[in-house]
Order: sequence, then structure tokens, then C-alpha cells
Amino acid sequence: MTAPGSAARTLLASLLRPRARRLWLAGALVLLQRGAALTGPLLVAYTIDQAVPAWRTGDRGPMTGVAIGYLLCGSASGVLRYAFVTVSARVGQDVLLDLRVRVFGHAQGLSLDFHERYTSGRLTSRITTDVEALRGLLDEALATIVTAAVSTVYITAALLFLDWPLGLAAVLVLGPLAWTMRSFRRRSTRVYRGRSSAMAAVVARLAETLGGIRTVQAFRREESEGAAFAALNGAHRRTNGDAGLEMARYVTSSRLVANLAVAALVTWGASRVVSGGLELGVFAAAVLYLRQLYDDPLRLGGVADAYQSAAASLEKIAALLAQRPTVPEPAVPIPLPPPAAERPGRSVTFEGVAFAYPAGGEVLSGIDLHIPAGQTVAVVGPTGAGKSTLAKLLARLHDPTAGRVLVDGTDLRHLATAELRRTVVMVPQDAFLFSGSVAENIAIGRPDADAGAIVRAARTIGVHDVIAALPDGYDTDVRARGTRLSAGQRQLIGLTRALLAEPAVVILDEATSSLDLPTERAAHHAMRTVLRGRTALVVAHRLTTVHLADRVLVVDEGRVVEDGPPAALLARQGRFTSLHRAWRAARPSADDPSHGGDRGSGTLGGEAGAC
Ligand SMILES: Nc1ncnc2c1ncn2[C@@H]1O[C@H](COP(=O)(O)OP(=O)(O)OP(=O)(O)O)[C@@H](O)[C@H]1O
Repeated sequence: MTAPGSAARTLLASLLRPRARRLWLAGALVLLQRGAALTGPLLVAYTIDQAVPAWRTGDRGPMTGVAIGYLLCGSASGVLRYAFVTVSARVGQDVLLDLRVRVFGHAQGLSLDFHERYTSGRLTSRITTDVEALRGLLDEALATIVTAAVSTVYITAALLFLDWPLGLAAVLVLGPLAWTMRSFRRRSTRVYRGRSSAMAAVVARLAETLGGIRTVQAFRREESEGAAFAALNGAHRRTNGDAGLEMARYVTSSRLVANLAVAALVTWGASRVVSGGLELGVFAAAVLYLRQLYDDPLRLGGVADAYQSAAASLEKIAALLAQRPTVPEPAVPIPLPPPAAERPGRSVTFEGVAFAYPAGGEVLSGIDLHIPAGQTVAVVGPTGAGKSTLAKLLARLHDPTAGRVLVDGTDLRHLATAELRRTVVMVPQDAFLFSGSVAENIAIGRPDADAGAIVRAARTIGVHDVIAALPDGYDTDVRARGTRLSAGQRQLIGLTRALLAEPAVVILDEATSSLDLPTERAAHHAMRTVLRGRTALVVAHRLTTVHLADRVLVVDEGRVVEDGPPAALLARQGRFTSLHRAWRAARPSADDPSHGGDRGSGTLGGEAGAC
């Protein structure tokens, strides 16, 4: 069978090495168990050639010895088999647990650009289908392979011991059998790998379609998604059929070779018995051994599937584990200087920053920016201008391709991840809620926060009443039936998280989705609360948000084209003024704090195209 590639072998070795002692024990148990199980034919030879003739002369001793020998070997074989299965199953389960935890931990540590490339469906497939494929290897295939190898050595030795010409002839037949196995291996490798990839594609599609079920239903894509899923299943069925065909070919050809060999050897042995060249008992034992000897290659064929699937899956998992974060933890972190007592927050500097996503051209270039501690900066501009990318660089979700991003003079690349996450907190457009209580969800930025601190933060943000009205208040499971929080409420929870985490630098990627006026006012108030006393970069889609800022950056095609206080920019009659006008035209009252009406929901992102 094809051995897994070197990365997969290294991975398997790293999984098995910590369990070496139990593996040695399992190996010793197999040696003993096969020894006990394969003594049977030797006892048959002894019975026919020695014990029965002795009994005929009135000596029952040898037969009694044979009976006791049978009993002991049979019992020992059973007990040893039980012990072997128990030990190897424990090793298998431990390896799988270790592997799953390792893959999950590794995937979590990989940078955002990896996750943007490698879909969650593919990751699910690695942790489920591929780890399960390894289970097939550990549960059955490995034991079968080791048992077959040990049995072949034992049986060959026993046959040579009983009658070396017969033993030699039997060994020679192993050659053609090995050849059939080799050609089966060559053909089946491709087929089994194809089947494993087809299955992975089915799982990945399933995860992705169900993950995006709202979009699927909203755009009536059920039929086309169903057709795509059926096509993938069809491909999987075809590869399954091919695998079955290969196996049938192998079983037929190797059985044919084995049966021909047994027939020839039995005829030859029988002729020697007749001519007196071979004892009857030895002949009987040889026949019993021959069957077992040629059955082992067949058993190996039976587990080839599990072996090949595991080899293919191990390779995929090894390739995933070989991915390195593109935003690595510094080898020797540099701590931030103590915060200045006189000013809240920390300063932020972009120094000659440029950035390109791995699979695309430059989306930011020539960014030179200094944000003093405590300043709130709103970033506005057309859709796709690079606003969110700028925010992601400050959160170090990516590293710039040129230049540096500094907080209080320290390059983000030199900050320990824990300190970075404590200092800079990003509130994304849509706050993701993990399964668990509302309180746990609020506390993710500060897990040691007590209930009082959580409630205080929620009150300050203005979301306490919403939470208190939930079926179990702060203990309500956010994923439980009937507790769907609205987009606006999720935003408020996201802001409460940020407030509780008390970062020196906060990044708000304002949601583009429009909210009803009361929720929008609540969100506005919450933002004002979170921004107070911190350095802030706000990707703004509404002019009400811009009103919160000390300074506005207008970004277009990856460059900062205007920079200054909102009033000064308005006076300049430039890009910001056009944006402002477009906003006022689309939403003359609702976005302006001086008005109280409730109109449509124009947002800067949407209007920015006019700019
Ligand atoms: N993960 C990614 N891989 C490749 N290109 C990306 C990725 N994310 C964004 N881009 C591209 O980078 C450019 C800037 O995107 P970015 O999200 O920063 O714009 P934005 O100004 O925040 O837009 P919006 O207001 O619509 O959110 C766009 O051309 C976008 O297509």
C-alpha cells in the first residue's frame, strides 16, 4: 500500500510517539496472541503422528498433553486478543482526541487571511471526515496489518520447521500474491484518494450551504444548491463504485492465485504422503497453515480502503498543520510603555503603510497618519476604498506589506498578542454571539469580570432593559429558541463587550445595515460612551457618527485624500462636503441630531459612490 507522504508520516509519528509504551505493549500482545493462536496446526500434526499412535498402544499421556495444550492456547489467545483490542482502542481514541484538539487549536491560531481563503466547510471536513478516516486506520487497519505481518512470519517458520520443501514452495507463492497486491495498490491509491476528496467536497458544501441558509432562502437558491449538492454526491457515488470494482478485481485475482497454489501444494503433499515421504499429521498441519497464509493478503486488501483514506486524510491534515500564521507572535515581545497619566488612550501611528491581500493588488498605499492619544477619528469614503482594511491593520488582523503601525511608538508586530488584544479592541459590524449566556457573551473581552461589572457596562450602554426583559435575563442562552436578538441589539451587546474590556484604543466598524430610529439613537449613545476617554478609529457609514469625531479621514482608492476636523473639511468644499451633501439630500432629518423626524435610512457607504 502507498505510504503516506513524509509530512503525514511525521504527523502520525508525532501522534504515536507519546504513546510508545502502550504501542510496544500492544505489539508484544500481538506476538504472544498470534503465537498462541497459530499453535493449533502444530498440535494437529502431533496428534495425528504421535498422540493417536501412542494411544493405540495404550499410552494416553500424549493425547492428554495435546488436549491441555489446546485448552491453554485457545484461552491464552482469547485473553491476549481482548487485552490487545483494549490497549490499541485506547491508543486510537487518545490519538484522535489529540489530533482534533490540535487541528482546532492550530486553525484558531492562524491569521485572518487563512480563514478568508480556507472556508469553514473545508475546516469542518478536516476535523470530522479526515479525523474519522484516521479512526478507520487505528481501529482496524493497523491491527490487521501488524497481525498479518506477524502471522506470515510465524506460519512460514512453522511450515519450514514441519517440512522445508513444502515450506519453501509455500513461500514462493507469496511472490505472485504480493504482485497482485502491488498492482491493486497502484490502482486503488488514485481511486481511494478521489473518493476521500469527493466526500470532503460533500461535507464542505453541506456546511457552507447550511451556514448561508438565510441567503439561500432569501434568493431562492434552494434548487441550484440542491443540484450542486446532488452533483457532488453523484461524484462521490461514482468514486465509491470505482473503489468497489477495484476491490472485487483484487479479491478475485488473489483468491484465484491462492486457490491454485493450495490445490497444487495439497496435491504434491498428498503424493508425498502416499509415497511415504511426508507424515500424514505434518501434511494436515501444512494444509491448515496454507489456508491462513494466503488469507492474510486478502485481509490486507480488505483494510486497504481504510489505510488509503487515512493516508490521504493525514496528508490533508498535515498540510493544514503546516500553515503558519502570517501575523506571528513576536519571538521577544516588547511591552508598551506605561500609559501617560495626563491623557487617556494611546497614540496610533501609521508609517508609510501599504497593504495588499494575498490574492490581489494593493488596496492601501502611502498611509502616513498620526492619531494622538484620546482622539476620535472617523474614516469615510466610497465602498471598497479600504476603510475596513485600515481598521484591520490597526487591530493587527493583517500585517502591512510595507511600513509599520505603531501604538505609543511600539510596532504592533513587537507586541505580545495578549497585550495587543487588551490594548486594541475592534467592534466588528455584526457582533458574533457565541452559544452561551448573554453575560458570558458580554464578558468575552474580560472573562474575569463579575456580574456587577457586566450589568454596569450594560446599563451604561443602555441595553440593560433589553437584556432584563429576556426570559432568563443575563443568563439567557443567546442561541436558545425564541431568543433571537435583533441586529441593533447585537450591536449594543458588541459595544458593551468593548466597554467592559476597557481598551486604550477602540476600533468601531459601524454596521452599514440601517436601524430604526430609536435603536439608532441607542447605538449612537452607546458609541459615544465607548469612545469617551479612548483613542478611536471609527469606520463611519452615517453622518451622525461623524459628529462624534474630532477628525475625519476621507479614504479613496486606498489613499487618505482629506484629513481634518469635520468643520474644516466642510469649509474646504471637497470630497467630504460632497458626501455631506449627499447624506443630507438622502436623509434630511433622521441623521442630523438637530432634527427629530424618522425618514429613510441613507448611509455614507451607500451614498459615497456619489463622491
Ligand atoms: N479578504 C480579502 N481578500 C481580497 N481582497 C479583499 C479582501 N477584503 C477586502 N478586499 C478588497 O480590498 C478593497 C478594500 O476593501 P475594504 O473592505 O477595506 O473597503 P471598505 O472601504 O471598508 O468598503 P465598505 O465600505 O464597502 O465596507 C476592496 O477592493 C475589496 O474588494
